[in-house]
Amino acid sequence: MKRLLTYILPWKRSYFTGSIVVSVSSYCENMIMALLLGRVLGAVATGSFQKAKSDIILYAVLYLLILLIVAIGKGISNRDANLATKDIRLKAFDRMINSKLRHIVKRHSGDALVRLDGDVNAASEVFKSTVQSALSLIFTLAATIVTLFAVSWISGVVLLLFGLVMLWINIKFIAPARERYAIARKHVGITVMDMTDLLSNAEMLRFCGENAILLDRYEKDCITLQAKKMSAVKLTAVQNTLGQIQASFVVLFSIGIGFLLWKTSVISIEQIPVLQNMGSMLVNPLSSIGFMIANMQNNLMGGVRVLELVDLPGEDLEQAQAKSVMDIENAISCKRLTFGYDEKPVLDQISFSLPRGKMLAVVGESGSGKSTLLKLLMGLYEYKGSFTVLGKEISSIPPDEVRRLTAYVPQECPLFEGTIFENISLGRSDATEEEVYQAASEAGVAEFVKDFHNGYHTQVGEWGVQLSGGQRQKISIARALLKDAPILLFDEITSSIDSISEQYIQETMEKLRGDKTIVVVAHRLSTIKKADRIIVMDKGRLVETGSHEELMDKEGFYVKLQKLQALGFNG
Ligand SMILES: Nc1ncnc2c1ncn2[C@@H]1O[C@H](COP(=O)(O)OP(=O)(O)OP(=O)(O)O)[C@@H](O)[C@H]1O
Repeated sequence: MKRLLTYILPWKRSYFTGSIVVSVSSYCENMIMALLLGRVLGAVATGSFQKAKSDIILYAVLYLLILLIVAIGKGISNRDANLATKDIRLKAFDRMINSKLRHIVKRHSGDALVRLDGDVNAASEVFKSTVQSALSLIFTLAATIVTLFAVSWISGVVLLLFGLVMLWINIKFIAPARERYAIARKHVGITVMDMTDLLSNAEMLRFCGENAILLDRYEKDCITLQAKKMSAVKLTAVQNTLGQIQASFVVLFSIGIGFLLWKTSVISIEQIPVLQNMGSMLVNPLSSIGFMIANMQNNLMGGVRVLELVDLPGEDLEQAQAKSVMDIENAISCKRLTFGYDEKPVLDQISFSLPRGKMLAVVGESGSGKSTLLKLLMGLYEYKGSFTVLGKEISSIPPDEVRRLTAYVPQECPLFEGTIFENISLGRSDATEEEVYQAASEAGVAEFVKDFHNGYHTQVGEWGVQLSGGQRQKISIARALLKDAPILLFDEITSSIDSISEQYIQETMEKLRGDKTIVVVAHRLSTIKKADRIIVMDKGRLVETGSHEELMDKEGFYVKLQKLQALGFNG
């Protein structure tokens, strides 16, 4: 609660003023009705109808004025609550984008969606309703107790005792309500996770004929979620019904006390409606405290889940200056590089170097750690040992800078919703049209774009689904070329490309070599024969290194891979 409230601090004055105005005005709204009823009763008892008429007009005007004040107060505090919610949402999203990758990849996108949407909205309710309800409760109880005792100490004591009994009954609901809401919230997360799996893999699921099974799983999720929500709702319904019985009972009870006190001349007849109203205003909040706390805990639980995102450790943008230049000859160099996503090592004591302007090919069986090596080169994960790029230790270079030094084309090339032009120029908003067309031409994009009716302004669709795998790959290559980074990282980029385009891209790489340092992960060994250096990986270890000819002479692992590929085994 304390952490969440720090988000409202920038607007604390207007927010708390608005909330206090709402609490006080709501109390006055109730009081006005009670006072009016008392005045009318008194006027009727004395036969003064003219007085009753003018009282009704006066109180109606006052009532409308107070309604207006409540609306203004609510408007102000809700505006501030929305601003605070926007800040939390942005902060949580910023963490998702800028936190250390190892914390992000572990999370399911569905879980992140629920936290960024439903949980943020629940946290928002803390500002919109919890704080206001608590302020209202405190003010109403204090003012009501004072008024009750002012009317008569007997009525004060009796109704206060009655209210405390109601409070005791309602407190019994807090723990089970909290538990049931927490379970329901957890199940919302599970349901959304399964839903995102279903939607993001829609095409693949149809190929596998698995959609019926997954739809069945989703249906079970929905049934469980419904049951869990119903369990919480049932408890709330019991609590609400009990509250309504209590509310009706307190009306009768306080009128009865009022009547007895009037009969014994302790109070006037005009004070009976005030007493009845005060009774309700004392007992009703006390009997709804249980529900209010359960609701508050439900909202706070959302807040806790959002703050878990907000607290994710970020990449150290303010790292110390990159360690001084140790090795200006080599573009890339690593010594005893060791890394694991968890305890299991994925890269084990790797050592190699690559001079500037040269091309390195990384080959090895599937899962041997090739892509992981590229990810470390982009500074995405922490590692042990030494890994330098252009002479600087990667772990000591600010993440933004290390990513400026490298341009990466991944195996899977999802694009962003937008046009082909926008997808190529992503990250280079300053690029001229000529530069974009030049990169597109070098990557082979121009050759297929000319067949599109809207050319470079063709929409690619969500994740680029309206393009073929090869077309997406070429657009990603164009984006990397446009970035004009000194080091280019290509992860199996020719996997979806036809042999003519592959030849074209090979020629582009040949032209870039010398000016750029290039690292290529390749399964098809025929594509890397011209690489200046080849490293061969096996189960996270570097087992061989050399040029194609040197490795062929060794008759080792590389030759074994070549033979397996000749027999038709790939990767
Ligand atoms: N985000 C991750 N979390 C945990 N383990 C991972 C993660 N990414 C990869 N791995 C594991 O690390 C190992 C190396 O994966 P990597 O993707 O680097 O292999 P690769 O040689 O590039 O494989 P391929 O040729 O199939 O692309 C594999 O065992 C893989 O299961």
